[in-house]
Amino acid sequence: MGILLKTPNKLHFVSPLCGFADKVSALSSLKPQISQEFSKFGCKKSCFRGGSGRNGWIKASSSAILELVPETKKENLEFELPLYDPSKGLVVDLAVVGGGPAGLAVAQQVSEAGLSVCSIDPSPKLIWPNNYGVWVDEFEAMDLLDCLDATWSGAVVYIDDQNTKDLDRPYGRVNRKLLKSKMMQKCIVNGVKFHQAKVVKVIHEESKSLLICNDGVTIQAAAVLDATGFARCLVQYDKPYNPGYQVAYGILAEVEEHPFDVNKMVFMDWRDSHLNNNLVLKERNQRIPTFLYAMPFSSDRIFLEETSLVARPGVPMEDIQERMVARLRHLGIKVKSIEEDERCVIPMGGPLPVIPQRVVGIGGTAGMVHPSTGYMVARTLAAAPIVANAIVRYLGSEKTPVGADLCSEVWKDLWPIDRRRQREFFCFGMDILLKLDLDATRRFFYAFFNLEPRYWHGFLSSRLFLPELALFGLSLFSHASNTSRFEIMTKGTLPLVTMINNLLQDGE
Ligand SMILES: CC(C)=CCC/C(C)=C/C=C/C(C)=C/C=C/C(C)=C/C=C/C=C(C)/C=C/C=C(C)/C=C/C=C(\C)CCC=C(C)C
Repeated sequence: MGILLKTPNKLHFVSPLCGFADKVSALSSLKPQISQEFSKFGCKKSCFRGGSGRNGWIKASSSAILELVPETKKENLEFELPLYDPSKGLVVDLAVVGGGPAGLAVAQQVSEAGLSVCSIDPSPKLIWPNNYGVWVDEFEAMDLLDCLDATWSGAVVYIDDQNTKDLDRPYGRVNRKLLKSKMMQKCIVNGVKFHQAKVVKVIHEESKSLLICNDGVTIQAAAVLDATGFARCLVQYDKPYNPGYQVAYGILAEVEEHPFDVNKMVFMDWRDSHLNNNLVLKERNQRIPTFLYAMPFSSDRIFLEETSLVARPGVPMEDIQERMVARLRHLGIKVKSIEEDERCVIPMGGPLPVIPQRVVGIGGTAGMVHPSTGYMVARTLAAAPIVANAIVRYLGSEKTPVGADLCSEVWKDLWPIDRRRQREFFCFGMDILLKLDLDATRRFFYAFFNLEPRYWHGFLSSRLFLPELALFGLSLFSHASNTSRFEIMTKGTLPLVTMINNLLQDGE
């Protein structure tokens, strides 16, 4: 008997903040390789049209019965948007390409300082598609607590059937509708103009850039910000792109019941007893493990996401779904209906873009996905004021640098040496994770979550810089079992040498 997954064929190639499917399709003419990336995960091209509504039946596995029936939702915000008027031929101070949280946050903050901003996006009113989770303290620090629609006082990690770790750190789900509404409202009040289109080309002149849109309109701007997420529309890279991939399939479901405590979110469930009756799947999971990430909203409403933390190449989506179905069945979770489903592919690590360059980037396009975790929401929102302040400072100063000089200054503020070194360490971590099988992964996270909270909190929230990261590394090493130490040493030696080389090469 087969599993029939009735899905809206949504595949979100996510840079967790703003790598929306629409952005990807919008820019696929510039980046044909993106389409190829999708096929690597067993998805047809149509998968990434962002919930375009082709409600097809996909045969996903041959061993269980589960009918997941998500409704296709494409919800728009009810806003009257002030539109950019091309007939005036104005040169705006900043053009922001991409209307995800990163792009909107910068548009909002630059316009607050009185500069003129145009936000360009093919679907500016569309509510962002993914379920974003964050540590509550991260959102509290940015005064965004009101943009969480559910919170849990703590989280739990299931290492295996015998060992669990309670994490005493509140976690929350982002209310993406509210966050977007809030940002849009502020943008509108500050005078941001919107243009609904895709940017197909950018031409740089000495003091301004021309953005050519697919509707024939050209927008002129003193500075350009690429916030298109994974699509990496305008930002240039000069090194081979070979990231790891986080791949996840998630459903927001109404269920008969589930076994989880509604006061805790499930950060990682590495148990694999659900695969005992399927040795092929069990062996695949032993080599490249996946875990369950779950947000229980109530006793009968839950978000469940089967996730491959990082793999190269990425785990095929169908494989992830098959593992999820087996897990739900084993846990006795009977799905009554599905509100939403999401398919995420997040590139992690890989080289930074060319720094500096004429277009400024933020979010996925600027290498801001945490290479060891795949998280980016909080980090990018925290980086938005840095980018915005730099743009305002340089555009507003008397001796305003033009064009390339301006962008070079902004890039310097975005990726200062301590952030570049921090990222090198995170990539080193990712390189180790890529080599761990299920047992080694369990040993690794057993040690990781036994660290002092300041270490694991700081690592996950990008708050530790190189000297602290060295202490973090040593502490992890000392908390690890002998087997895990041996694994870190054998699998980490080459990545460690690569990291040291890169650190030495990257001067100020
Ligand atoms: C976007 C969307 C919507 C979705 C997505 C999907 C999902 C759900 C996801 C999730 C995810 C998660 C949960 C994640 C998590 C992660 C984690 C926890 C991670 C962690 C990691 C860690 C690491 C990497 C660590 C590292 C460490 C190291 C490297 C160390 C080393 C040491 C040594 C070698 C010794 C010596 C020393 C020195 C170097 C100084």
